[in-house]
Amino acid sequence: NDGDALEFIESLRQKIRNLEAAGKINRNYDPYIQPDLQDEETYDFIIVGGGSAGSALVHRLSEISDWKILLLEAGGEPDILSDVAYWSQLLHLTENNWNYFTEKEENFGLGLEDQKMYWPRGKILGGSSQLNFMVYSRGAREDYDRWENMGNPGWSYKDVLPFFKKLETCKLAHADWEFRGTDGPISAEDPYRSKVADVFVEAAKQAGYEYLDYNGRSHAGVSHVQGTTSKGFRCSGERCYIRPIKNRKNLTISLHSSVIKLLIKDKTAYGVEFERNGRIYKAYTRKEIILSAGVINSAQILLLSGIGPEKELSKFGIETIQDLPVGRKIYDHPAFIGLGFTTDMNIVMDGRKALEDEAFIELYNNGTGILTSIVQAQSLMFAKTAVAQDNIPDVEIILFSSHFCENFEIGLAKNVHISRKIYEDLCPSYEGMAKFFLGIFLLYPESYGYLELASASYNGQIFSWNFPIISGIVWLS
Ligand SMILES: Cc1cc2nc3c(=O)[nH]c(=O)nc-3n(C[C@H](O)[C@H](O)[C@H](O)COP(=O)(O)OP(=O)(O)OC[C@H]3O[C@@H](n4cnc5c(N)ncnc54)[C@H](O)[C@@H]3O)c2cc1C
Repeated sequence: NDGDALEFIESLRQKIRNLEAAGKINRNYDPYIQPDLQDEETYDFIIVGGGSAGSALVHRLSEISDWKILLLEAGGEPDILSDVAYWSQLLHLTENNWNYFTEKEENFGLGLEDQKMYWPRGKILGGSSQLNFMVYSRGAREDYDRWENMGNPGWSYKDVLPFFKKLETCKLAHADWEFRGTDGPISAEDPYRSKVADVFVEAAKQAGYEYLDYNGRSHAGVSHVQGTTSKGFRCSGERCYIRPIKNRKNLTISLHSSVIKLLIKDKTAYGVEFERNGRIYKAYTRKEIILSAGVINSAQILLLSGIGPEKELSKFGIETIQDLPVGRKIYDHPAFIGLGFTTDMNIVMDGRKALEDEAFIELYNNGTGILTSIVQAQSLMFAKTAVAQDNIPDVEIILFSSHFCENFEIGLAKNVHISRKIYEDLCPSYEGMAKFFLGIFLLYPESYGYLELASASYNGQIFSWNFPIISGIVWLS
């Protein structure tokens, strides 16, 4: 049950604490000291949400020492497990997750608990980069060029490439160096792999796919997975962008600070209202407010601020400032994870090793070993199906050295909310066997959904942030 999962997570945290107390590892972790906030302070930039986007903005904007920056993050500081790539996925099961679900629909999610699709989002400094799969993957060249052709100058691949290079330190054994960077804050590394990774690559090569750096000249081919890790640790936005600069004098990082709405006058946002430790504050800006609260919560904040479909806002008595289709079209990449294999060869990862003290000592002292594995993702290919358009790969196939038919409470099944019934019907005879699976991700889904407010708890009252405010994500098949 969930209690057992939390106990297991706590035992891993305790293991790290014990190893540190025994002097076997050194975490070098310096906690975030919370600032004494004044109400009605003015800043140059207010950044709402310290996830992937917010972390990069905090780092880069605070390089200008004359600019005073405020970061407001609803979650808290990193969990002791956040940095450990192999185990950090377990943060899904803790309070560091917003825990969203889509609405129940008739025709999909049939194998999921309550037929609802699960949308984990990080509620922690670093946001979803603290609980994602860490597959280091840029968008496709063709996508950026298409964006530019749709009337967005500055978004072609040629235009965005210098920024991809600037953000990264590429440490891969095999890289297309003309397209890679060497001294940025985020690093791309080869994570720990087992032999099945090479079996997959070899099979794809035999089927005619080129072995390449999928973040290089072209992504159409096969490759080993590139991990967003730094010296073997999860390279979250928090660890790689914020932690090294968190003591800059012009930067205020306020955690457990939930933005309620934007303050708007004459159609210009001049500040935000937020809640911290039960107290409501206002903060004002001289330059800009940057809404980087993630795909769901940024929409929520706009809606609560009166920016959204008038019909929806009026239902909740929210005055419309700008009638815009906020939340009306939301895409994600559906994945099929049902293609599993068992093997009697010694080629898959042995998860038991990830529990041993030696694995933690190797990670903290050398940055190597099984704990650098990024959720056991090992190899991948970008391929074209028979219906691919414009000759561009339309599926990504990732080989994972794991399977959902293992450890219901803490494993992949829980990560995607497979129903207990399906698990019990399908899995018992496979438990304990050596397994791997291919996840097939649709890159250009035609399906999309929308999200709507479920409540109008916006008017300065303190409301619970523990339950999803937005519940109406409806997927159209
Ligand atoms: C399970 C999973 C696996 C993934 N795997 C990969 C992968 O392998 N590779 C990859 O490239 N991408 C992956 N992604 C996607 C990637 O992690 C996200 O696209 C990215 O992190 C989104 O960044 P963001 O800044 O938009 O939002 P987030 O990183 O979610 O940041 C939003 C932040 O805003 C905060 N916030 C929200 N509301 C408020 C509020 N009202 N006030 C203050 N703060 C607020 C949140 O707590 C959070 O910290 C994955 C995502 C998930 C969920």
